[in-house]
Amino acid sequence: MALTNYEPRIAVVYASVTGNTKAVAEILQEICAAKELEVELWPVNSFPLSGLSRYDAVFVGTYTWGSGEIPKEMRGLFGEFESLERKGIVTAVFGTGDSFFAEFCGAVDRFRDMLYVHTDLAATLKIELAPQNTDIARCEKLIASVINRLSRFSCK
Ligand SMILES: Cc1cc2nc3c(=O)[nH]c(=O)nc-3n(C[C@H](O)[C@H](O)[C@H](O)COP(=O)(O)O)c2cc1C
Repeated sequence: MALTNYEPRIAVVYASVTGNTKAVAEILQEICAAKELEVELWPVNSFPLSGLSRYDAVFVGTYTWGSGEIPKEMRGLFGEFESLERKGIVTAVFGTGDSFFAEFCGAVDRFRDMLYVHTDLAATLKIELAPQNTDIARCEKLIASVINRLSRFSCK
């Protein structure tokens, strides 16, 4: 991998009530582990918000609530990203939702718009409810996008 001698600090921070988004977060961690890339897995309620800027890359995982809304427990993380003073963190946002609702994965869209402004947003991923085998390749692509951004950063 192009990241030789460079050990980026990476976190997956997610919210999940019924387990779908957590399952995606775990898939991301497993894929990273297979690439010998260490990733911290954090339920958002345990994540130390004040340490956010110490990460090189953060995968944000969210389900969608209400009518396309961000879950309440994700608001603190949202605000912390908004208050970052430099655009240095590479991010990706993923989520699970139900296409029965008018705003499918609306929380992913809301994070995407904010992360695009306040971070180096690499990619987004929306998954219908529980992840299927076909979603694994999509998770791999999400990770590849982040690694690609980090590689460019490490070469500067
Ligand atoms: C009250 C309620 C409102 C929801 N609103 C939306 C919505 O607006 N858009 C969407 O895509 N999914 C919506 N969902 C579906 C959840 O986001 C979806 O089931 C998700 O996979 C749950 O993630 P979790 O298993 O990680 O908790 C809603 C679910 C509930 C119960």
